[in-house]
Amino acid sequence: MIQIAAPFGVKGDRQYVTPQFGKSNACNSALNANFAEGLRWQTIHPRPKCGQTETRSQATLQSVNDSAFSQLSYDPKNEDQELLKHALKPTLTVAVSGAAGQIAQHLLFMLASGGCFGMDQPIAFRLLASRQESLAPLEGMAMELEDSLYPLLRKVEIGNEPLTMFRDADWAVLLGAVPRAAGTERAHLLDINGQIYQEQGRALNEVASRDCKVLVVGNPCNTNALICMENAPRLQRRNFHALMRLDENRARCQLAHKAQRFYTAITNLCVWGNHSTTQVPDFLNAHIGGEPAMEVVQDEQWFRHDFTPTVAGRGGEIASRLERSPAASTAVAVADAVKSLVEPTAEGECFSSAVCTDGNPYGIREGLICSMPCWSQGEGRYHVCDDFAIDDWLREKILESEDELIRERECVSHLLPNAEPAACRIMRETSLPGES
Ligand SMILES: NC(=O)c1ccc[n+]([C@@H]2O[C@H](COP(=O)([O-])OP(=O)(O)OC[C@H]3O[C@@H](n4cnc5c(N)ncnc54)[C@H](O)[C@@H]3O)[C@@H](O)[C@H]2O)c1
Repeated sequence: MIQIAAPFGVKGDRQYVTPQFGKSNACNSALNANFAEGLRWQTIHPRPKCGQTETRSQATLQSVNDSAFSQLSYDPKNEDQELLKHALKPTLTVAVSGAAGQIAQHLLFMLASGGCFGMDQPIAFRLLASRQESLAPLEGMAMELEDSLYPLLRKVEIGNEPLTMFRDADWAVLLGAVPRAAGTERAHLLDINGQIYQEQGRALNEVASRDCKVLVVGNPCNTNALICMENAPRLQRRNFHALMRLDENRARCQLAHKAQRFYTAITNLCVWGNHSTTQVPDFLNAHIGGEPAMEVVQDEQWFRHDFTPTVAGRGGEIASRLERSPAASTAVAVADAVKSLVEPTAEGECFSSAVCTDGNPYGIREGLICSMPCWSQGEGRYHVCDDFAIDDWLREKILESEDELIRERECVSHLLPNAEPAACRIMRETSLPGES
């Protein structure tokens, strides 16, 4: 694990090496010499024998005191007074996997700015890469974060061992996934990425905070979140989410265009189901300027035939122009999803999140991760809205997406606890265009 220091360090409850203030031994002295030369981050051995030569690829495991080598004039001994002065909350540990990827390049800066967790919420990042990839890009990310001088960012640790990086995590934002190569079938992707989420679920189960909130973005995100949840029985099932906010944001945008209104006029818009082409943007319950959307936009043909493919195809439209996937708007959607959980939901509003269907009020099969309309009390405590009207059209569409989720669950049953042989009945390609 490699670590950089942020200006305001907070002591954790684990044993830290403290380059300037800590116990001195031969290894620490070597570290101190580097910090004295002005290095801001340092590669740390996994408990090396002193004198052993270190290589970057071996770097893992060890923490150092985050406050010890700040270049700014902050005295870490004043931490408690500083917390009191700004009425700051205790530092939140946020683990992010796939942190060297395209989405992370935007997301980390949004999370660090305070715009998602709140301006009174210091955070410490744990950035996780895959074991196959070099840690150099994560070092670069850490250095860019450091240069951004975010006052709420207290610490950045990087590494490629989930068991280390998820320790005591309060949030896990899981972007890490193997990209979908041209021609990869969804069933194959479910297996490849499912294995990643099986391992990461087990690691979260072992070391994360019991109340850890987990937001899965890596595709196929609903079933990855399901695998992760089922492999983490110590954590609360209701704390697992798969990202549907990008679909919701796109649906809001298209509805605003159609109605010739600003997007803030659109409320109560949920996208149900799976993050795939079977998703169901719900125009029945949506409002525009407080009125039912179908009364404001009197174009049933557009709602029933054009709305869903336009929303589901949006990523492909963008990607064909950018020649890469639309990572920035995805990062915004992840930030929006976090914020929607952290802050109380306004009266008359909802947000879409794919959550565990256990006990849901719409008769959707239990034991799936399916998008439904939610509202939050704040601090991650959310409820599924129970007052959405469902007509025959909407029910049929939700059933279609639910059926796909059931098939996906069957397809990854070998990755769930009490593993059973997988029986894959996925007949068609429903992955969204434009997503890696
Ligand atoms: N749910 C959504 O709305 C949505 C939208 C867009 C993209 N996505 C998905 O999000 C994922 C990330 O997208 P991206 O554009 O950042 O992709 P990317 O390929 O740029 O980045 C993914 C990163 O994850 C890393 N990774 C692979 N295995 C890992 C592991 N076991 N642990 C940690 N990291 C690992 C890869 O090395 C890579 O750096 C993709 O699966 C993509 O399809 C989801």
